Amino acid sequence: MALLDVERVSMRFGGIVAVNEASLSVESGSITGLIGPNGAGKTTLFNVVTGLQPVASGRIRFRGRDVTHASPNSRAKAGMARTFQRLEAFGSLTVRENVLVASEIHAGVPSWFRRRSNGVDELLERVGLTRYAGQRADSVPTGVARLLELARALAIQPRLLLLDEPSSGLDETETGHFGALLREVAADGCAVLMVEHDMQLVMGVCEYIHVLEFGKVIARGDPAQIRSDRTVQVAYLGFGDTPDEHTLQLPPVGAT
Ligand SMILES: Nc1ncnc2c1ncn2[C@@H]1O[C@H](COP(=O)(O)OP(=O)(O)OP(=O)(O)O)[C@@H](O)[C@H]1O
Repeated sequence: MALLDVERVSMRFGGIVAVNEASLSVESGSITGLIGPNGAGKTTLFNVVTGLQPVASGRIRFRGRDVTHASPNSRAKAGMARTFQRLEAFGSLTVRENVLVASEIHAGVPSWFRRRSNGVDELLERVGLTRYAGQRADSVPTGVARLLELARALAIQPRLLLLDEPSSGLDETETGHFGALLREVAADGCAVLMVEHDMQLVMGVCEYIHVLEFGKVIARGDPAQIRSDRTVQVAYLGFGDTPDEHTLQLPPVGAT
C-alpha cells in the first residue's frame, strides 16, 4: 500500500472544477513530482490533501487511514507537513526560533520545560542554516528563507513532505543544493510530493511524476516517460508538432 493514496478526488470553486477526479499516489521514501500549467489545480490538490479545503468527492488515504474528512491538524499529527508558495516564516523571530516553534508545536511542550532543544540545532546544521541561526527570518535572502521553510516542515518529523514550488526565487546553485537535500530527506524515509515549475529540478530528483491539466491527471510515469509523452509536451510544455522541438528544451533526466 502506498503512503498516500488520492483516489478520484474533485474540488470545485463555484462553477470552476479546480480538481477533477484526480488520482495519485506517493510511495514511502520516494520523491514524486506534481507538474502542470498555471491554474491546473496543483495547489488546490495540495490544499485538499492537507485538509485546508474540503473535497467534493473522492477519497484520501494516508498511512492506510482514511483522512478524507480529517482536520489539517490531525493530518499533520499523522505525519503530513507542507510548505507554501509564499514564504510563511515568522519575520520577527530568528531562523532558529522559527524552527524551534515548529518543533515545539509538534512536541506539544515548550522548550523551557525540556533540557534539549529537540534536535533543532542538528536540523539547522543539516539543511545548512547554522550560520543564519541568529538572524531575523525577515532579513535573510530568499534562498535561505526557502531552506528555513524546509527546516520548519522537517521539524515536525514528517512521513510526507508536500512542497509547493520550493525552488521559487532560488538561483541554479541553490536549486542544485536544494535537490541534493531532498534526496537526503527521502533517503531518511520521508517521502516528498513536490509541485514545481523548474523542470531541471523535477527531472533530476523525482522518481515518479504526475501531470495535471484542467484538474485532471493527464499523464504519469518516471521522468523518461514524462519527457517523451506527447500529451505532456503539447499540453504542458507547449511544444508544437515538430518531433524534435522538445528535445532541445527539456533537461536530461538526472541533470540536477
Ligand atoms: N480561492 C479560489 N477561488 C476561486 N477559484 C480559485 C481559487 N483558488 C484557485 N482557483 C481556481 O482554481 C483553478 C486551480 O488553481 P490552482 O491555484 O490550484 O492551480 P495551480 O496549478 O496551483 O496554478 P499555479 O501553477 O499558477 O500555482 C484555477 O482555475 C484557479 O483560478
